[in-house]
Amino acid sequence: MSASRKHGEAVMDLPAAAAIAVEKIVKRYGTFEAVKGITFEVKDGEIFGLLGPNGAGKSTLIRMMTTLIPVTEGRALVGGHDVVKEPNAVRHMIGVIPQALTSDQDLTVYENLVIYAKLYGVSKEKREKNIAEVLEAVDLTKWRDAQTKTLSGGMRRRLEIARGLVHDPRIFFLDEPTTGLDPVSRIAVWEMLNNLKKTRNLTMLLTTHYMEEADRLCDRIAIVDHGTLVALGTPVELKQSVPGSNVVEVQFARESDEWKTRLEKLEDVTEVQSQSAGVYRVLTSNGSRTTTQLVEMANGLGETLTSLSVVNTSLDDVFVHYTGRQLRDEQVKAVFQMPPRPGGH
Ligand SMILES: Nc1ncnc2c1ncn2[C@@H]1O[C@H](COP(=O)(O)OP(=O)(O)OP(=O)(O)O)[C@@H](O)[C@H]1O
Repeated sequence: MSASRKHGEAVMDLPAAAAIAVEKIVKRYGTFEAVKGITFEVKDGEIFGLLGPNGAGKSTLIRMMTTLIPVTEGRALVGGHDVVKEPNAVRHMIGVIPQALTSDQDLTVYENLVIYAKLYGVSKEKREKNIAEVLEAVDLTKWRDAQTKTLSGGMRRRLEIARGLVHDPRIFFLDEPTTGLDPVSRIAVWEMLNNLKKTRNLTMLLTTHYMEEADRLCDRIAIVDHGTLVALGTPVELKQSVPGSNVVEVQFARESDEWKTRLEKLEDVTEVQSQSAGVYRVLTSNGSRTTTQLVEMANGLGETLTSLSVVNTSLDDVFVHYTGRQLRDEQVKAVFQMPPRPGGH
């Protein structure tokens, strides 16, 4: 316990200057370890992404950092405050957007915001100004007096983001901010978050299982799998850390178990990932030579290639490299569901 810590007793040396500093943090549910001693820092003004599949431990990490669940072991400082010893100080510095939509559907957009502002003790004088600003920031000014139930999924997500900002937090936590949104709304949310970062000088930590989201939005990304941190860096650094700078995507007309082995034997090839029937991603240090050799191999065997293209290394390749598994957006089940309307069917 902190209260029993004697003066001068050794403490972990966490950098209080970082917006978020987490050291060897553990969460155990009974004997199951959902988070297994993760350490990382988020710099001031950064958008930091926790990327990983369902069940990796991303939400559990966010819940510990936002004081929602107890920390089993290790430490976390948010805005320089210890989440265990100073939970109230932490809560005043942060805005939290949980995975599930929680705005009240029977209230108007404005009413949802005003309730939250009061809950956070925003003074009467500041309230109207803050609400007007956040509505503008998420492009919902015109919808101020609309009933929340009339909003589209994307607009409702933007309302939740506005609500999380109404007390002017410094650090913003977003748990899968675009899960369940259509591609157009998703891109709109990305643009909005990027603008918010710039105009409000926010530090953001978000979780996602969308590769493209992490790539487009985040300054740095931590890849989490089975409760551990398997890689950390900027999107470019992570891609460069994977051996092979090009990827050749190839589809064979005929399916066969032998393709993977044959592809692995080609010169310059560092990794072969099987995608779907007859489709492979071949990581190579020489895209053009591998392409030529691949065509020669297919010709020599009298096999037809349905498609062939050279692309850059993606975060997908990074994920497969570090975890040995695929994290394809379409393979990840959407966890977001609109809550039922009161009295609805
Ligand atoms: N209250 C709980 N009791 C027991 N196990 C839990 C509890 N909450 C989460 N877990 C388990 O901890 C692991 C991590 O869950 P978590 O929700 O943090 O994953 P996630 O990466 O956020 O995935 P998702 O994208 O599905 O939210 C999972 O195996 C989950 O089943």
